[in-house]
Amino acid sequence: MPLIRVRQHVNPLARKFQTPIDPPIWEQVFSQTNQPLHLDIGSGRGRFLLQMAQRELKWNFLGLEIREPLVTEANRLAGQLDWQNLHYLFCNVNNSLEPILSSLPTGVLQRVTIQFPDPWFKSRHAKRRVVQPQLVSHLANYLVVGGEVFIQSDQHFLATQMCDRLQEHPAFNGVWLSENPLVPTEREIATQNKGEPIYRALFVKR
Ligand SMILES: C[S@@+](CC[C@H](N)C(=O)[O-])C[C@H]1O[C@@H](n2cnc3c(N)ncnc32)[C@H](O)[C@@H]1O
Repeated sequence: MPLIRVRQHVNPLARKFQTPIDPPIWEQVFSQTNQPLHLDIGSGRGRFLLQMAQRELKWNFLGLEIREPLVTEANRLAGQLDWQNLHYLFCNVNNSLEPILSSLPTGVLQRVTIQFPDPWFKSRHAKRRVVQPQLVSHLANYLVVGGEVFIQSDQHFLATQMCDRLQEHPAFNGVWLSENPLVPTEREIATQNKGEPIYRALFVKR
């Protein structure tokens, strides 16, 4: 199937991305709204969650992605599945995460993945990076005790910065991992094929 072409990067601070979304009616999205929820932040084309959703039918999977054409296409593919445990939302995580999490049934958020987020190399663009203290604080507020945050990057400085943001929050305790305990993402496969290193860590909510 041909991949749709979209802009590589969008600036999450652009004016058009500043309005938080209205969360959906979850009963119209998932058939079992009280199942544990896995949230994938920056879900890209969504193939990672597509595989996860087929493996773990007793979980719900929600991808958040700022590039709308990718979300439309990912939801089209998810709609072809029989089980209704997978959905993607077009949003800017940096302003829509809290309204989304606060609208979910209490206690469902059990796993979060943030994989290969855009690095925004220049320090004057650091505010465009997705893992900011406020995002960590929202995750700490809504994850269940024992809930997990798995992060990966091909950029050592970014992986370290994400770990620092999580570790400095009293709710999180993390360890570096050498292997991915889940399934590989598209970016991960591309990085592995180039023989480049990947930095991974797992944080657990206390
Ligand atoms: C490099 S891609 C990685 C995609 C996927 N996680 C993977 O590993 O293959 C990073 C994704 O995060 C999305 N993204 C960046 N900033 C975002 C934001 N503020 N809100 C939602 N998505 C964002 C980008 O559009 C992009 O699709």
